[in-house]
Amino acid sequence: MGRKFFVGGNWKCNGTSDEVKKIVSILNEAEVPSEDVVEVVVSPPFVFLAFVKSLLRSDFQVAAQNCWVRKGGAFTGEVSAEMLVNLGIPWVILGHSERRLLLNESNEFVADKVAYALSQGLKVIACVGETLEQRESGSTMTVVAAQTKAIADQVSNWANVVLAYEPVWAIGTGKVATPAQAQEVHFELRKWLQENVGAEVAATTRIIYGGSVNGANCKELAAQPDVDGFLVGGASLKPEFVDIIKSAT
Ligand SMILES: CCCS(=O)(=O)CCC(=O)O
Repeated sequence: MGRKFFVGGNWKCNGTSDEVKKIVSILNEAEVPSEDVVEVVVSPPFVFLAFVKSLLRSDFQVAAQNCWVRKGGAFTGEVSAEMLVNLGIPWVILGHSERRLLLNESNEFVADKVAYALSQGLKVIACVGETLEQRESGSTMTVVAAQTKAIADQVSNWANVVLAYEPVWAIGTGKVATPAQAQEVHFELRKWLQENVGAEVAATTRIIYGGSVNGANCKELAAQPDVDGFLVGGASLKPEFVDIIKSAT
């Protein structure tokens, strides 16, 4: 396979200055596999981006949790792709289900942001995933294929894209997809890339899993052939995030 394992930590809207200093200190002291084995990216709230970047070990990277596109005008409270580049923040998470559902970010709007962020030199963790209702109605692959197609319609170079599959029903709920459920969707997503984008992109694009990953379930999930890593929520602000990084295969 040869895809470098990827572990992202999405802190969401959490962390005080002291908690940020503590988790960064734990991460800086952690003995983890080398950068050749696992790529580690932490995503603090915007207000801590520069602070975390200034403290974090050089073999770990920082991501923003969203960005706006200058061409649409940077809205109050948002950060633009250009600002992230100026700050030296290399990664950005886009299309998170919480923004798709709560802020009505459409597939096309997310794809527009992915393409623009890439055009500005950012690397993108692009999130796709279905709700419990969509899964129970049997439309999981229809939904994630449409989300991925919208991105593929605007993106030709996937070298700086990591695709994150997030079963919405597993986010922050403590419900985690079984390894078989995760592998099934990851396999189908890679098959979709193979059939609609190309063999090289399908073989090289990391497809990571997000949804209640923790120190106890990460190993079994990581052992799945099409699970190339994780985007971790709550557990990424805890020492067990180091265990999740070590689950790199
Ligand atoms: C793919 C997004 C996953 S995430 O960043 O929302 C973390 C979810 C969780 O750990 O519950």
